[in-house]
Amino acid sequence: MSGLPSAAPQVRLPQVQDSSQFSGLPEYVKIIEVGPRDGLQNEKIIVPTDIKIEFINQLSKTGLSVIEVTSFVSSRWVPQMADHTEVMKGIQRYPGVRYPVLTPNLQGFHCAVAAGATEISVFGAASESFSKKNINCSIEESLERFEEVVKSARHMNIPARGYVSCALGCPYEGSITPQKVTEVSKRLYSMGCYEISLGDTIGVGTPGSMKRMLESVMKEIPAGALAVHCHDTYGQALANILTALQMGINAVDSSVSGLGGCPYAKNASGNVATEDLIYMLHGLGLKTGVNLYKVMEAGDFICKAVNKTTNSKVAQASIRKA
Ligand SMILES: CC(C)(COP(=O)([O-])OP(=O)([O-])OC[C@H]1O[C@@H](n2cnc3c(N)ncnc32)[C@H](O)[C@@H]1OP(=O)([O-])[O-])[C@@H](O)C(=O)NCCC(=O)NCCSC(=O)C[C@@](C)(O)CC(=O)[O-]
Repeated sequence: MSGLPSAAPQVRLPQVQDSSQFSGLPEYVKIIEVGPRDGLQNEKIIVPTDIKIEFINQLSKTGLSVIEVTSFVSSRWVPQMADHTEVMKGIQRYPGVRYPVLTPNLQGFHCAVAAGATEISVFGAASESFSKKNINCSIEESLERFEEVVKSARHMNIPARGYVSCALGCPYEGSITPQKVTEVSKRLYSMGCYEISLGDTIGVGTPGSMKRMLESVMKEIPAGALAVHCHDTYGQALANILTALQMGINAVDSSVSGLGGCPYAKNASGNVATEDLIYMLHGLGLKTGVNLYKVMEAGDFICKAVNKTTNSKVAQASIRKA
């Protein structure tokens, strides 16, 4: 791919509009950058550890406050994450930035802590079939495992986040009811997860299904403890995120350059690109604390390293303009 323009002024910044025309929008949106984990986990060619570390170090300088670093899963299941310990130990930690990692069970949790993790996420699903394919156990078994992990984390003052995959559809079962999403979310919240990230794992949701699902979940969990995680397979991610923001959610997962996918959700494309999310949020006059140009630089770095063209429309437009 051709590179980014070499100087920041060449990037077109969004024209800021008065966001008061949209009801309910938060003033500040927390962006949870999942590129180093979700973005890379599906890459077939193993990305060298030093590239991953440099990528995370670059992201740390963008103003992002949360960067999901890696996952402590089985390397037989997800070979790309086999260097989790080296990555965790190798990154430079910046003040004010949190570096969560995925831990599916106690074994992963203990390895993560030994590697220096200070925040973890457990990851469940609202689909029985997806749970079995992804973590080799039923939803109930997974919740029992997560209970142990979250309990151990709480004893060590380690904050735990909870994911619920397939919140708007499953690659194996098709539609998933908002009630099921609510039930799993409530269990994770009750066991002590401080935030529940609702994943449209295969990017099939629309603003209507997002609204219906959130209305159900928000009867049990306050908006301030929810995040959305939208893959962009059908091009609906930004519309779905805007819907969630209007309903009071102020935490959004995204991946630089729109990289990513889940090894157990075939044909699902990457997350919403962080660059495109920032462009929309800043255009609405919402604060993120993140520098768009620096994120684009980190995106350019990782795309070159994995020999991919960026999926970010904002980065593509800026490259064409240069
Ligand atoms: C969960 C397991 C480990 C169960 O895997 P399992 O095979 O059922 O585990 P087991 O307990 O039967 O143990 C079998 C072997 O795995 C080892 N093992 C056991 N646990 C671990 C561990 N933590 N780390 C490393 N090794 C582990 C264990 O030591 C043993 O090794 P052996 O004795 O045969 O040599 C497996 O299914 C797994 O690793 N799955 C990977 C799932 C994954 O990473 N999926 C992608 C992330 S989820 C996602 O992308 C969705 C999300 C979060 O982004 C949101 C969205 O978009 O919806």
